[in-house]
Amino acid sequence: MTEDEVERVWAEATRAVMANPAVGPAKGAQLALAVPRGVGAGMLYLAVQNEFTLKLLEGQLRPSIMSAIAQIPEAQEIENFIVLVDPDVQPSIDPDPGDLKSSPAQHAPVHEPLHAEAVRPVNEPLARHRASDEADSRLNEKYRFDSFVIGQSNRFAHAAAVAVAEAPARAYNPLFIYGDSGLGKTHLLHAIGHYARELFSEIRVRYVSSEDFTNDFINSIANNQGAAFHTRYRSVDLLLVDDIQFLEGKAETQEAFFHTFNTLHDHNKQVVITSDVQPKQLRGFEERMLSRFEWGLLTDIQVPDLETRIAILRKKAQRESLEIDDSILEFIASKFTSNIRELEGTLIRVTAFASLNQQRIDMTLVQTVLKDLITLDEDNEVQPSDIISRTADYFDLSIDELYGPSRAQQIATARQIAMYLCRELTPLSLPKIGQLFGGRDHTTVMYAHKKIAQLIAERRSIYNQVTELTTRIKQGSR
Ligand SMILES: Nc1ncnc2c1ncn2[C@@H]1O[C@H](COP(=O)(O)OP(=O)(O)OP(=O)(O)O)[C@@H](O)[C@H]1O
Repeated sequence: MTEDEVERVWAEATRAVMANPAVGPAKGAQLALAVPRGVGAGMLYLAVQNEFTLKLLEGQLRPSIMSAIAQIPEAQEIENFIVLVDPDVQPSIDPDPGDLKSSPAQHAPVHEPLHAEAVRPVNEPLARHRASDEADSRLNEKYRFDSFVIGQSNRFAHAAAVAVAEAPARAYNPLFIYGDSGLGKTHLLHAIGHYARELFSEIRVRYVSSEDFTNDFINSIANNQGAAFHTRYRSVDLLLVDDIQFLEGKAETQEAFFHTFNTLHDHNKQVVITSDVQPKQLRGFEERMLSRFEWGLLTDIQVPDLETRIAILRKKAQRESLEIDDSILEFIASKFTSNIRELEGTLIRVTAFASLNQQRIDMTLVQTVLKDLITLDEDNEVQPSDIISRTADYFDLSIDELYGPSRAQQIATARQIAMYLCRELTPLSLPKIGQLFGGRDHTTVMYAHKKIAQLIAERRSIYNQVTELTTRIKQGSR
């Protein structure tokens, strides 16, 4: 829609809402303070001067506004609207409802064209509402730049991530980070979010795994809440999308993501995407989407060299106040070469074993622990189905019992151990593991992982069970 068309549509919608006796002159006057900024991907963008007007339009007046828009034939493409706060906005309509006889559009001043937003400094974000809502951003506290070790394998990705956080939508947009499982992509995504929030207190950030995006999209359709879904993802300044490869073959979710991406990109909002492969190698994606992924900057993360692995372990040991000799960290780092999650997991097991046995961590102890941990080469992946069948077998349960809803202590613990092992031994994401266990939520898997990691350090029986099971599973995979 052209700017003029958008203004005409908004003027007409405003008149219709103000003529509605249920709205009343006071609210009508507030509505008249909104200025249309443009339409993109089905979304009408309105700017208002303050939070109060924003809340009124997005809250009480939303149904009347939507139904007024729905009555306007030229407004067919508008599916929803977002209100942004811009203190400099010049209301185009005389707020006095008595003035309704003249068309608001007639005395509308010339507005900033939609693309003018592109030059707005990012530290003056347009949208200020809900900016401080930390939970909304879904960032993990642990993953920050200061806990990320820079090495040859990730130097470029790290630099690009910092650049994007310091100048969202001005450095590289989108930033596409790819690499094998467990090499730090998720860590970098969260770190970008945290750092950007530190630099720009008003910035709205949202982290989402592509599986959560898919589930959210499906639920929004099932519950008739498409508009809320669009608003949720299209009203952020920085969208961090993890593991995009999981959108493979999901045509409708891809379409929704495509529109989200376009809206954000068109409005100069930053998108960062991670994947296990580069765009060209993503299967089951439309070409138009793959080419967009390449618009900005592509960067990979590679397997870290020995020095970086040692530095990662050292940092982790410091953070957890573990007293471990450098020579031991070097030894562990030399045994686990390809996945940092596995490397960290080993350190946790070593410290758990030491604390359970009240021993100092020395080389003999480390060797005892490591002899139970068989490393597999690339061709011998652990299959989640093996983890499940072997865990069921080990605890003398049927597979159905392990999947099922029973909360009996023994079954629940066995299930949590199986979830823990899926997370530790396979590249599956939390939502994927949740799906595998009868459609459970990813937070259940997260809880299971955390709980078992804790129990390993506290209870010898759990430590032994997890270690024995790991050995059996890995032996089976060779
Ligand atoms: N350079 C690094 N410095 C410190 N910790 C790191 C580094 N790289 C990875 N890690 C740690 O390794 C673990 C796995 O990293 P992360 O989850 O980010 O990997 P990923 O590449 O996103 O894996 P996946 O594709 O399986 O989701 C995390 O605990 C993370 O903090």
